[in-house]
Amino acid sequence: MALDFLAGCAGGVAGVLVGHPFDTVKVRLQVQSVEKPQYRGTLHCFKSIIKQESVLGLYKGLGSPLMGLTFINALVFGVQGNTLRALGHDSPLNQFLAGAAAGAIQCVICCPMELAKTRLQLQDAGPARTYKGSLDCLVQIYGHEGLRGVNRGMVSTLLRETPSFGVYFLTYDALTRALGCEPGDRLLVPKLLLAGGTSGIMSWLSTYPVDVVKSRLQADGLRGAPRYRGILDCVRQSYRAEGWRVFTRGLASTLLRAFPVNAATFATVTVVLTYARGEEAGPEGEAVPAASAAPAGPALAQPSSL
Ligand SMILES: NC(=[NH2+])NCCC[C@H](N)C(=O)O
Repeated sequence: MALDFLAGCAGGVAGVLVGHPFDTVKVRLQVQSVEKPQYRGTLHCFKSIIKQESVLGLYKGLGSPLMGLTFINALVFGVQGNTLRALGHDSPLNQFLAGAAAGAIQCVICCPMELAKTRLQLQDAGPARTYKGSLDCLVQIYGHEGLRGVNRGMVSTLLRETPSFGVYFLTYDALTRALGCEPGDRLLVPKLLLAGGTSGIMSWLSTYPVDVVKSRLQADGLRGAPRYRGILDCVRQSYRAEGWRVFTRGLASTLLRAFPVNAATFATVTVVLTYARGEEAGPEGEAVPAASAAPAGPALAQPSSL
């Protein structure tokens, strides 16, 4: 578990630094006004933020995911690995279930973290801004709305994360098996990057409409009176105002982000675990160098079971 934690931390930091700008663009597109849209699309949003707020504008709200994802990834890879071992054997169904369990549990951190991140990404810059930072945002929300306010969007976060993390780990397991990822393979890292990036894309595609609803619920009330009475009301109002396409808003930048972020995360976790463990216990328990150890087939496929 400890090694999973550390590898998860390293993977999380790598992923956030690579992907936060794409996430900022996603949130801006998801919640911008349909009557007076500020951005024409993904590229225009990127360019506008850089022009009006500099590159640092793309990293608004970085603190929250950087701190949060350190624990989230540790929790995800730790829970997934231990759940998979507790389930007894490695099968596609158990891969999905272990991933789903990890996705559900990490919502405890993910939901408040994304609430702060979303609000910071959307607030106006300058002295008029409402929040000084992620922690200040959560403290203010707690002061005004209590614990319920800090956990705003929890149900939609659970509906997004539980199945998507199941897909995340199932896809990674299937792809690393299909690509024949093994210690000592000279194409190991490119294969891990491909498997990790594809897993990220498949996981976001699996529940993306729920993410649009979650972003809208977490942003609700930031600029004026709250509009939504809950998930179904948000779905109903959004569909009525913009049709089904509203549930694909920001998808391009999400997928642009998902590949590099999760390629970096999974490859970092797998490489850290593979080489940090170094030796595989031999039949009598004596240590043998990892390079010569016969990997247990798909053993490498699972960062958690390395
Ligand atoms: N909502 C999801 N797709 N979750 C699975 C992928 C999560 C991953 N940490 C990312 O930020 O891309």
